[in-house]
Amino acid sequence: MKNIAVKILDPRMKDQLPAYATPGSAGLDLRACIDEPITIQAGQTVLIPTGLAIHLADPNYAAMILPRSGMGHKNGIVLGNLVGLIDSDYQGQLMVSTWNRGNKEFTLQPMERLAQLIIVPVVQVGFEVVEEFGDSARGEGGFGSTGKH
Ligand SMILES: O=c1ccn([C@H]2C[C@H](O)[C@@H](COP(=O)(O)OP(=O)(O)OP(=O)(O)O)O2)c(=O)[nH]1
Ligand SMILES: [Mg+2]
Repeated sequence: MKNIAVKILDPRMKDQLPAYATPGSAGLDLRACIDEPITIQAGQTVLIPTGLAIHLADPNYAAMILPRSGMGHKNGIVLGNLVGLIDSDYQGQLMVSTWNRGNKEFTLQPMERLAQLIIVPVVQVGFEVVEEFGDSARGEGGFGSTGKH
């Protein structure tokens, strides 16, 4: 397991750092570090602090904030940016853009598990400009181009 640097910005997070729920888990749950319940109206988006900052430091990694399936499916609580991408050099607080895409209000409780963080490998690339690509099986076909005769 790789260690990454974390700053605890909200003392309530001291005893509940994100942890993998099972040995096979990919996601680390992020909590809503708010002082009192916040009611999010249907269609509204609010920026919720997590009380944590991470510094991945290595450009071969990124973190992504994803919805929790239960929150999304049952309560309509997903992300205003759909996916949050955390750069390896970002040192600020992890923030969750919280969108109530449902049709009824939802009340978020302090320290409720709101979203999840995954750490992913990244390949940084440079561009080599060409006039032609080498042959490939797909060529320029896309958007439902396969399986047709
Ligand atoms: O859900 C998110 C998404 C981003 N960030 C932070 C970490 C990320 O490294 C930084 C910038 O994010 P991004 O590049 O997606 O936003 P931008 O709109 O392009 O802003 P910037 O000009 O700062 O890059 O904001 C979060 O805390 N939560
Ligand atoms: Mg950016």
